[in-house]
Amino acid sequence: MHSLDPGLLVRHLYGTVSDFALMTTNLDGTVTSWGAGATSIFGFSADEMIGSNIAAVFTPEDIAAEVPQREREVATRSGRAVDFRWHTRKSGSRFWADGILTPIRDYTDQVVGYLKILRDITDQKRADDEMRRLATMDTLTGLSNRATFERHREEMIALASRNRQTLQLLLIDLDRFKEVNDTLGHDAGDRVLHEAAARIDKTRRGSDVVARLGGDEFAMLQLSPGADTAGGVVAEKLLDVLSKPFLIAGREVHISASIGIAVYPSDAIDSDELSKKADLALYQAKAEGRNCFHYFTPALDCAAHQRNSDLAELRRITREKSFALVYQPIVDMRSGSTIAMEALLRLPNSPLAAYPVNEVIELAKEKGLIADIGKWVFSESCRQLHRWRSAGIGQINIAINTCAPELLRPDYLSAIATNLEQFSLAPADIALELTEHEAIEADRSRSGVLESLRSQGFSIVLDDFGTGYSSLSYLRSLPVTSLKLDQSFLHEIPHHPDANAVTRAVVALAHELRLNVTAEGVERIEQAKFLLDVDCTAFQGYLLAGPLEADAALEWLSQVRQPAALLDIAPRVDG
Ligand SMILES: Nc1nc2c(ncn2[C@@H]2O[C@H](COP(=O)(O)OP(=O)(O)OP(=O)(O)O)[C@@H](O)[C@H]2O)c(=O)[nH]1
Repeated sequence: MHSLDPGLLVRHLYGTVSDFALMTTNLDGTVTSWGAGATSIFGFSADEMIGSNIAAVFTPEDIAAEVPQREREVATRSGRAVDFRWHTRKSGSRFWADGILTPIRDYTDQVVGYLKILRDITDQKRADDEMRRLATMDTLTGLSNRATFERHREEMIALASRNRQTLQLLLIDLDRFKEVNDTLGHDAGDRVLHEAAARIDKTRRGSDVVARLGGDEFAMLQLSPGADTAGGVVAEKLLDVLSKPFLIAGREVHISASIGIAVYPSDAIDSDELSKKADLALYQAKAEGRNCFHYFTPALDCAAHQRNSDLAELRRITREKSFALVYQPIVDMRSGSTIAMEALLRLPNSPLAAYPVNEVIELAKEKGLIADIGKWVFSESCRQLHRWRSAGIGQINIAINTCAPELLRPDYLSAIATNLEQFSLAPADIALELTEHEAIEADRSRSGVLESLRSQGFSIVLDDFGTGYSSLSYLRSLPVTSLKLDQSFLHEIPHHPDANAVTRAVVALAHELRLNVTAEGVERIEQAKFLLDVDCTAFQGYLLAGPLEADAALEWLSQVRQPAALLDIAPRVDG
């Protein structure tokens, strides 16, 4: 076998290999050889480089930091030095090099020079950088993402601790952002998030960190040498910039935000704990009506414990089905007959009974328990209607409250069909009440559940009409049969001309759209007279009867009433 002539090999490496730059220098960095690959990568010819210092291909910053010398020192000491940095070409442009410098030793083991081999990996470096950037960034808004925020939070706590500073964490959550998605679509929602992020980012000072934690929640970390209350100043500013209208596809969109603030070290000294405290403060800001900020206070910790025990109780009563229903009559004032009984949830024998039932229902929605509760309510309402029917009450329907998470349960339609069959009822016996908001959510899911219910013959009632968007286009497109005017409509009639005009217009509109209208919360004779005057003839409210226990409801249903007598007597029957 012939051995390869080393001279031939060196000539090949220097003369032919073009993807790798090969060069040698002496001890002070003067170039002693320069291969064809080096010429092709750096743009300098061998004539230009041999005898010059290798520093010519380093960046001015690296030359100032004496990188070329240090590289040689490391190579001498350790046998190799990695060259993984920007270099400059003859043209002045830069490329990212991946190379290695090794010492050349003579026969006495003395270092007499260096061999450098490197290649241009700029494209790969850019791709890696972009991947790293994307991994730390929220792609919709360009802000830092949650992982990056958590890293910064740790680092800034350490910094605050070293420098005896405070660190404010502001959690910023847009208010009712779901409605933006529901009414304008997800793309418009994305644009609002993008613009909101830009506004929040503009509010920050140089050293602050702003991140999108997910959904419509943002965070700002702010180091401050001063008082714990510095977060309030920036919170005011944030509320102000976010309350300015957003122009999305030619439409003005109005949003607001709620902000929770926790401060290191007074509220928490641990990084996760700081976020938990800010979260409690945010929850409180939402509870206080939104569009405001709240500092963490120790009292919020107690409130959080209370919420946890409330939730455990709610889970218990949901599991054990320890609910009850009461029934409030809806009366046709022209005939005096009761059109339907609305089933209303009660929580007897539970500490949760101390809260308004709507608050418990909200908690159940938030924690995903509402569909199970709704299932029980539907079945129990059907059972009760069956009992009334069996007791000889003929023409009476039952109104049952429902919501989107329940309607969207995969087994919803089959479960209610089973209930109807079990209690010998027909869809026409049941009115399903849901708020406009819930109806829109169910509609947007494209499940077709509302249409299916409607086509089977269920009545579908938009509850609390007047408190949501009260959007005319939805009123036209949703498959509803009735509206229930919210009680807030009635508060000011008949003494306030504007309230009168709006009520009159809504009733007329409902009639035009062939929808039935019920007024709920009718409490005073003059309200009743006004409503009759504008042709709203179905009433529910304390003027007639409050919610009744099943037996009292049966007694109510067994009596025959004359319309005039209903108004004259105006009995108050509390359940
Ligand atoms: N357009 C859009 N919507 C999102 C995105 N991420 C989450 N959402 C929606 O943002 C909404 C966030 O809702 P929440 O914060 O729970 O509730 P909210 O409606 O803002 O009400 P409050 O926070 O209680 O005032 C949900 O409806 C999500 O589906 C996103 O990237 N783009």
